[in-house]
Amino acid sequence: MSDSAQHAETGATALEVEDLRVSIDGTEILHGVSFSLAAGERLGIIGGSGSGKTITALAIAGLLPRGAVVTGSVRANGRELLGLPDRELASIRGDRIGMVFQEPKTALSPFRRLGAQMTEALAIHYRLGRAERRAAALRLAAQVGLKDPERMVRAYPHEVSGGQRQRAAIAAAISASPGLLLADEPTTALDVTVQRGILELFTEITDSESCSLVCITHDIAVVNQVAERVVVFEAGRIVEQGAVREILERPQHRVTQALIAAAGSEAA
Ligand SMILES: Nc1ncnc2c1ncn2[C@@H]1O[C@H](COP(=O)(O)OP(=O)(O)OP(=O)(O)O)[C@@H](O)[C@H]1O
Repeated sequence: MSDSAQHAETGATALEVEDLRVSIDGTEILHGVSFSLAAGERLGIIGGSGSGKTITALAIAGLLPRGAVVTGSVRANGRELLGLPDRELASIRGDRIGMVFQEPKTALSPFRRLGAQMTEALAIHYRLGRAERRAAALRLAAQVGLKDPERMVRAYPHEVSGGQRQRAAIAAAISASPGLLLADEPTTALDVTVQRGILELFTEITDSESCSLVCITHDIAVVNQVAERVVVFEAGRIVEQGAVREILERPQHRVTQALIAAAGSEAA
């Protein structure tokens, strides 16, 4: 039996990050970050540029650059992920953690049809035949709200819009029914109306697929739309965390206050 089969899990993932420290080339970048996420919860991670949001996501996913030194603990449903062998981590990533990034152009290969890319993880995991894979691609395309799924699964990334590419990238991320979806600035490259649709899709997916969500953003409006709880980063530390509504109403830290003020002035 393979490692992934032995550890086969379904349902939403609970995540506990404790005293996470990351150093790269001898410089400490994360200085002891702790937060947790209940199974099925939607968490926003917010902070300015360079505050350590992406490094945190990469540490959770086991994708830090070689040479990075990580200490602390990252537990998914109670299981320690830090220090797992690469092969085991890769299988957890393929299976239990779905990832969505800012620019789907870089996440998707320009040379392969969207349907093939949406079903990559699924096909590897379940050894799907051609017809099954096509059926899965059509189902996923419909699930992520891609209109005209028949056309979409046959299209190449450059033949569709930015919002449609992001929907295809989300389809790829959820294809193997992950327990945790990690999204890093998933709507930053999109205009506001398209952004709203994508954020609604994240909410739908976490509700219907029984999946937890960590959404990284610099935009408090995104947090407000998608998350139930938020952690605020500054210079590799968490400076504030709590329920989104409370933090929006009574931000304690100046960084949070500044992020809220920035969103207000953008909207004005
Ligand atoms: N591969 C790397 N090697 C060395 N330092 C890095 C590397 N990646 C990130 N850093 C540094 O780590 C710090 C945190 O970076 P990180 O990408 O996590 O920030 P961020 O909060 O996601 O910012 P942004 O919103 O701009 O993406 C920054 O000071 C950055 O320069």
